[in-house]
Amino acid sequence: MLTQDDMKRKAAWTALDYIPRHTIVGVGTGSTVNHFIDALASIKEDIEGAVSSSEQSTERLKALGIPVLDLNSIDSFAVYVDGADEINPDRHMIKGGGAALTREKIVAAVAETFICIVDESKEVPVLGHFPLPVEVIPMASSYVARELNKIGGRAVLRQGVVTDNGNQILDVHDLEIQHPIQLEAQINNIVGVVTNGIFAARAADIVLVGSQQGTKVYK
Ligand SMILES: O=C(CO)[C@H](O)[C@H](O)COP(=O)(O)O
Repeated sequence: MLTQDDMKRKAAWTALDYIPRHTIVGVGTGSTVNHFIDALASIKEDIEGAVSSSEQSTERLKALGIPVLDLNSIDSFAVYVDGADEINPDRHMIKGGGAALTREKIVAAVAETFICIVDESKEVPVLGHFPLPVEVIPMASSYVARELNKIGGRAVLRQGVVTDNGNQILDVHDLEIQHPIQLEAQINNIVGVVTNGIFAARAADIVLVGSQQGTKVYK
């Protein structure tokens, strides 16, 4: 019987098969990605370096001897690898459980291919059971919370968390996200929102799911 962490590790190591050699690799954030960074270190001589989505991942990449490059110095790169809190059959995701959603969305936007690595507990038919993270400018947090409540959610400020960008996170409970692309745009349109954790306009291209039966691949 594999643990959840074993399944995360399986998905993460499978992602190595999708990394073109002699290129820059985009790296997400979280416990699944930490396994991927460990895997990436095993081929570090064969890649040019990484673009990182958080201070946490930057620290781990550097500790393992993988150079971290400035995204502004790069026009595009082949592959971005990241985890998710939920993923649906359309490969839309909720992300941001680790509060890194904004930088994750930026790095994903520059990548040609988004590879999502998850364990099987993250697969859901409809997004929204996991509270939706929304990064907000601190002075707007009460206003944004009221606006989120108007669209049917219950926004709760994540206590004691400041993002890498100096902002706050509202976690929105009780949403059943039937139309992720529309809701992503609607929430991003609220003044004071930096971005929200629905990744649907830019869905994953490849999903690697670590399961009891091995790693499942969806394209
Ligand atoms: O979006 C994220 C961080 O902002 C992570 O990808 C997400 O929270 C999944 O984390 P884990 O791999 O630890 O389950």
